[in-house]
Amino acid sequence: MAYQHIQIPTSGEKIKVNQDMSLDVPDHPIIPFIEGDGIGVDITPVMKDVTDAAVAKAYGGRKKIAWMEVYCGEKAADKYEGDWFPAETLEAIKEYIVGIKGPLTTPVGGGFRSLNVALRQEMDLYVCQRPVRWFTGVPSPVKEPDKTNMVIFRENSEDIYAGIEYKAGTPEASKVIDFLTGEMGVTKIRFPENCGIGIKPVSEEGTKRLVRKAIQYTIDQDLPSLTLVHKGNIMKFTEGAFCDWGYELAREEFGAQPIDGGPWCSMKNPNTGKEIIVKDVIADAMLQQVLLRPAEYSVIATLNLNGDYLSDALAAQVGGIGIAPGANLSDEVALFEATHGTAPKYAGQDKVNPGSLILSAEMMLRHLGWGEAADLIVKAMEGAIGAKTVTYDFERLMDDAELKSCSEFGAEMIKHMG
Ligand SMILES: NC(=O)C1=CN([C@@H]2O[C@H](COP(=O)(O)OP(=O)(O)OC[C@H]3O[C@@H](n4cnc5c(N)ncnc54)[C@H](OP(=O)(O)O)[C@@H]3O)[C@@H](O)[C@H]2O)C=CC1
Ligand SMILES: O=C(O)CCC(=O)C(=O)O
Ligand SMILES: [Mg+2]
Repeated sequence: MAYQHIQIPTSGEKIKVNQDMSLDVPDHPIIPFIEGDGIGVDITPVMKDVTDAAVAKAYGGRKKIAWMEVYCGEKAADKYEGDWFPAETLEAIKEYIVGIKGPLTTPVGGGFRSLNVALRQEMDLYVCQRPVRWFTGVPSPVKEPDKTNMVIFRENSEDIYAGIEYKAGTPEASKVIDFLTGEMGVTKIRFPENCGIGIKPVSEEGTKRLVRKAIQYTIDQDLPSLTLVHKGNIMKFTEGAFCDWGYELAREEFGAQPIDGGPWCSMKNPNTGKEIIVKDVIADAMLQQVLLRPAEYSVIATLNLNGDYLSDALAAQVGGIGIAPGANLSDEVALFEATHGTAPKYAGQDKVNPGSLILSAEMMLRHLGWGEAADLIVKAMEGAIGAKTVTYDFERLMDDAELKSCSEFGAEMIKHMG
């Protein structure tokens, strides 16, 4: 396909999806990337350099990524005459199957809706997978950060992120409130005259496809438990249903058996024969459980908003969102991105930690089947942190650390690839 502003690299080839949904990855895959707003300009080039160095070292030049810049956010608005979300960006990511993005700004309280959420919804990237692990030497506010080792599977297509909201005082809000009070017998809208309204869709299909991926991951990685996190005591037909449908799926598709009458249940890992416990925890309790008893949690499946909160909270336990990676996945397309945002106060200062985006690239390399290069990124991260050559976020919490800029940290990582 010909694009208006996207330059297709002449040196690379497309990744293809095989019939069994596995990837057919050429040695020079074209990978679309969005630089991102704010600190995107700092972290994205460093991520590319570190990734290129790991691939070059792992495969002696035989494999190489052909990066292809695609545009979204402020850079897109400049290039496409005010269009923040060009259609060809979506087309390119779908066509090239695997991509990576920097953070994009979303205004609070008004203005346009999140471009990050729009990318996920438009491509039906229904899984947001965010691993949380500690790297030796990273400063952490908890005593035993090594006990935090979890992977969040956040439902990425439903919940209040659907963006069905009506502003207080508008005819739309009045119409919804009139319907609820007039036709549905609702009496508990406390101040109906000036009240914003938001809708929270949560479906059986949306829940089950997310929980299915989370359980499959638990099996593939031979992990001990899957925890459904929800606020089902209060939101019974959305969050409570998420929990019920999650258990139902575990029982019906994975043969899980109730423990002591349920709802917790137990299943056997079909590959290893080990037991997997499927359990649930209410979201507020979970936020204290992960701090006090992190070793008891492994894979977490949760709704969109809970997953958003939990991702940043868990990231803090292992050193902060400077080092928290992620992936947005459909059955075909994968778009990798850091957990953090655009940190506008640091934009363009070559200051912030590029670790989250680099570790997102590490996830991307594993997704491509390039595990040797991914391992080198982990080794490089451990090396640079072990040598105490770190960016401001770690340096301010460590004794005797050497402060490095964003790009210097990337260079340190490359040195530690060996
Ligand atoms: N997926 C995405 O693209 C996301 C986009 N956003 C958007 O980003 C914008 C800013 O959001 P905001 O709430 O400020 O959250 P941010 O995640 O952008 O930043 C909050 C704080 O986190 C720390 N931080 C973030 N990134 C890094 C990094 N790479 N290295 C070290 N520290 C880091 C900084 O802490 P300190 O000040 O302590 O140094 C920063 O001030 C909003 O428009 C929001 O909508 C938010 C989240 C995700
Ligand atoms: O889209 C945004 O601006 C914020 C998204 C976010 O916080 C997240 O995905 O973790
Ligand atoms: Mg978030």
